[in-house]
Amino acid sequence: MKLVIGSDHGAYELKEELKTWLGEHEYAFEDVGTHNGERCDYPLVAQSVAEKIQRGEADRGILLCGTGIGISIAANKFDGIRAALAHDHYTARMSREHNDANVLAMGGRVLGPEVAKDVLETWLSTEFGGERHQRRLDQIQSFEAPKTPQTVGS
Ligand SMILES: O=C(CO)[C@H](O)[C@H](O)[C@H](O)COP(=O)(O)O
Repeated sequence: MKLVIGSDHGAYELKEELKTWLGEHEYAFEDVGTHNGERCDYPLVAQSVAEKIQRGEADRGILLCGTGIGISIAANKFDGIRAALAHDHYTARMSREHNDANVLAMGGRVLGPEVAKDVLETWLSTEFGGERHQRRLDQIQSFEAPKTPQTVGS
């Protein structure tokens, strides 16, 4: 599984801690920034991660900001992105089992690093439950703008 991770300044330190954890557990990941603690804009970080997933350059994403709220709202504007804000073991597990979340959002000003690592480990290791949950995801996907079919020469 190829991961992409990004944060704003509000979770820069947490991102660095989670990168260390990912490396220790042999996950392949790409860091799209931010690369220091200076103030920056979380919507643009969400865009970088979401577009990498849309292009198939990553399977799943991890997005971090101060609360995890703004960056998850932004990521969910991109078709095919199911970003879940998780605070604990249960929400992390449910976001995979019921929602097949392909982006995990967390708040660097909300969670300590050990809880965040537990959330991440749970989210990475929990499978989607399928069945009735797939029907609900199909309903969510139906809210996305219809794609214009591409034809030769168009
Ligand atoms: O969720 C957020 C925004 O909705 C995040 O907490 C941001 O990290 C936060 O807004 C950044 O705020 P700052 O005052 O510019 O540090």
